[in-house]
Amino acid sequence: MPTDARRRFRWTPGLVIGVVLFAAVVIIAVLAPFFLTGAAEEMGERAAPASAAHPLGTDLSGHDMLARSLVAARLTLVMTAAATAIAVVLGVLVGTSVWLLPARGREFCLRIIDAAVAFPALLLALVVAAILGAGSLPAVVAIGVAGIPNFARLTANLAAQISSRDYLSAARLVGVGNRRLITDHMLPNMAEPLLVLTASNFAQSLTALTSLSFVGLGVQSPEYDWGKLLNEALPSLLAGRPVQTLGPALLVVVTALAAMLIGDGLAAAADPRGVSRPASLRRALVPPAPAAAPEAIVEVQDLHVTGPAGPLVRGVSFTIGRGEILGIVGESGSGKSLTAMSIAKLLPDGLQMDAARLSLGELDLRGRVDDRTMATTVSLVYQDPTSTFNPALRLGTQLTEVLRTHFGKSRRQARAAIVGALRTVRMTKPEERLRQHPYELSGGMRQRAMIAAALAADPKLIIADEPTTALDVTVQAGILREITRLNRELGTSVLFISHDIGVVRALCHRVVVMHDGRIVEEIDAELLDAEHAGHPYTRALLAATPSLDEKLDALPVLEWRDETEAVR
Ligand SMILES: Nc1ncnc2c1ncn2[C@@H]1O[C@H](COP(=O)(O)OP(=O)(O)OP(=O)(O)O)[C@@H](O)[C@H]1O
Repeated sequence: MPTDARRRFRWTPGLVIGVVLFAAVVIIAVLAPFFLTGAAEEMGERAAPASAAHPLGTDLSGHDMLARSLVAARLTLVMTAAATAIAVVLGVLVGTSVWLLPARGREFCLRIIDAAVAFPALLLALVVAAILGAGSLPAVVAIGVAGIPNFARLTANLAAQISSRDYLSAARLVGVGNRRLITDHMLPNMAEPLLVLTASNFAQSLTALTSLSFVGLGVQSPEYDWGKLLNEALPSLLAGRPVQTLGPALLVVVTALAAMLIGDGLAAAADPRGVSRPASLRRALVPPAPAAAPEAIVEVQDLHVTGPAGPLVRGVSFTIGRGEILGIVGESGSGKSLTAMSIAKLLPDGLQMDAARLSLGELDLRGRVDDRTMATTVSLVYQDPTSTFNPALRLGTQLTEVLRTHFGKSRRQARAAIVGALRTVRMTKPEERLRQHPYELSGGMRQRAMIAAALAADPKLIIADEPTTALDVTVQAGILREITRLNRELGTSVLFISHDIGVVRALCHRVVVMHDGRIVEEIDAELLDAEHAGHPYTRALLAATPSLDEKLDALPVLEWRDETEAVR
């Protein structure tokens, strides 16, 4: 169900405690080496018990354990942060690179990553440390490398999820390159889960580094971290003087706990509060458009789309005339979107397309068409105004993408053009909108923004896939009227997909009816009624559509209502 994700950051008690504890440890790490190094290096009575002068006693060499524990915070945290950074950076790089591979290579790499995740991290670290030798740098590298598979798997999984979102398809259609797809569109939307994993990886790296130093494979004398201090305090512990171990042990526990609390808190903090939109009243308020132009701009002949489980679109043929609005109706799963996505060259991975002819103007869509040509020829308006836009980017950045990428416009020129397009779709305060994030706009406004972006490229064809399904009836009417106006004034051809036979009848010139991957009927929109429909499936669809007998033209024309639509 489409939702408006309005994000609130919630400071849970756990998160507050985690941040406070972590901040305290960081302050210790920063300040202690300045003020306590002298005390930590000074040698007094060996293995002394707790006293006023040495609250945690002294080690076997006579060093004050409290001072040493506090001074060791810096090296421990720096090493842990470095190991975590290695895991995050390389893990994200591996994960995104895997996503860029062709389907088979991706599957293969994902299996390897899965196997690496299943391998115990500390064991992996021990193997790496044994190869690289003992020392702080090898320990950091070992623990960092051991953390890579987790980040790689999360990134690859998130990339796969995000890549199926409409805004990624839209960005691909406008020809945004892989590097920018990843940096601008994917990573910002992965930030939250990656942060959560980073926090828990920090805790794991801390305990793993401590373990390596404890067993003598990590930090070597004269340096010391908490693991090394625990190692040195072991004889005291075995001799029944546990107080010497208290400092490093408590600091490891507190720091790991703080990191885990921060991780948990971050996971709970961003609360995407879904604001459901009422289901649309499926009824068009748009007067019928003028007669179709005869010359075909889109020709589809014997189009087949096949998935892993078998055929999904089975021999579909139709044309779209220049300046024509062609509707495709049919129940869910009948192949409407796959047919449209074949024309946009945006079929999902794993599906094969084959056609005797698939052309858009001069372009043969069965072969390679360069991104720029596609971006300037076809625009898409999607169903779900929530997933149409990348939630992490301001509208201005997204709406100007195609103009900057393919029309060579400067940022300023692109913004001016988009402001014009937003005015065309009657968006109030267009300059202000460009500075807003998608969640600050209502569904109707987002949908109009999407249409504005479609317009700005002045395409030959607009593919509108259920563009109004998620909107309430007044907004729906406005959007439909906008599409009609564009079609009339600019002669833009439109492929309009809908479940809603009533909307299609009111908006389109001609309609194809799809069922189970096939076209069962092609009919003039004005003849789309029980009396004229030839196919029993069309008649069944008509019978299932309420309010067809209403005179659509007679319904009141509702004005745009930007102010009331705006999300407050
Ligand atoms: N990536 C995919 N892999 C495998 N099968 C798919 C894929 N995408 C769609 N399908 C299947 O292809 C068939 C047609 O899907 P399509 O999205 O074109 O239907 P639709 O008529 O547009 O439906 P809706 O109105 O619900 O969007 C469905 O059975 C669907 O499950």
